[in-house]
Amino acid sequence: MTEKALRLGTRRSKLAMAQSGQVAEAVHQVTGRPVELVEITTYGDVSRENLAQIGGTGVFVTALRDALLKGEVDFAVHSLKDLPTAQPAELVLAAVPPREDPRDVLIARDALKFTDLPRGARIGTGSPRRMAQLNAYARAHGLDIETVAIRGNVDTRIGYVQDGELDAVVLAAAGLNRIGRIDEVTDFLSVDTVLPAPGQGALAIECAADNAALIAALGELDDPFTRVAVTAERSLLAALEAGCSAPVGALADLPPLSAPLERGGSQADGQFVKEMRLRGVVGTTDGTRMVQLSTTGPVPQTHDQAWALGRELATEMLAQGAAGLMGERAH
Ligand SMILES: NCc1[nH]cc(CCC(=O)O)c1CC(=O)O
Repeated sequence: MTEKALRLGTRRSKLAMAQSGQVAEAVHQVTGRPVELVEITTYGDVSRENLAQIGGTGVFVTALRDALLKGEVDFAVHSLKDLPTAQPAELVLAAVPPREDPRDVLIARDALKFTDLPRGARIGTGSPRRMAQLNAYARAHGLDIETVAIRGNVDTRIGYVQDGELDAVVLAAAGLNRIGRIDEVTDFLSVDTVLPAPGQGALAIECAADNAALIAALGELDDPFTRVAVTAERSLLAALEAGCSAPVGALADLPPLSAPLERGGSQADGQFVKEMRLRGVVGTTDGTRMVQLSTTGPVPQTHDQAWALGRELATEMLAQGAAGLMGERAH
């Protein structure tokens, strides 16, 4: 007897296919059911227009969500950082699997590290968040770099370095890991230098809110710590009223080991973690102005607690003028 396959809606890009394939295998493991990939082409995949003009990376998500709502597919996998902070009532994030490396990385010519780039080096990124923090670090440390706006898929971006057009590009470690190109990284950027995008490195598995059996099955893949962490990060983004192309970084993780251990708190293995640190940054893309704050407290136990944590930090950031730094559009 053959069991009916679960249909996984996915974009056709190499990154989307890689992460959907990995989730398909994991879902097959926990459900015992075959999983079939259903390719969905989005406007964002075919258009050469500036992503900001067609509504940011949310366009990729919309087509997948439409397919879910129409019942054409049973579930979808998103890069959490590309997911708008508003959750449609008919859909639910059934699982947020354990987060991979959240860091941004540099792929530079001649195996160069960020701080070894020569004067006038041109660094490509389409992200105002990366531009803001790279330029702020450069200003503070006497580096002379120029950030250059680029777009395109991961292979295209790396191509700019290979063909000599740029000295370096900045990408997410998680994406490179998933497509098998992590070996080309020349420098892993500390999150103290470049705070990642809210949700970076995490995936979201989404399905219809009324499919209780599927929600329960997919829930096996959920990692509660990752879920509260990304919830706090996305709450910060939402409370700043910023979109996925705004110059906003956020990361919730374990506090530095020494502090909580002295107070008898966290264990690094995640089993007895009691505290979480949430960091947020907003800056102008030229790196001249920044608001960067953090808060450390008990690990939120519910969605609402995680959401409240992000909102509290956003309120403090807004009090320090964060809103005035977000006026620029992605370009
Ligand atoms: N903006 C595109 C995007 N969306 C998700 C990833 C991969 C990393 C992740 O899952 O967080 C990437 C590529 C990148 O930023 O380098």
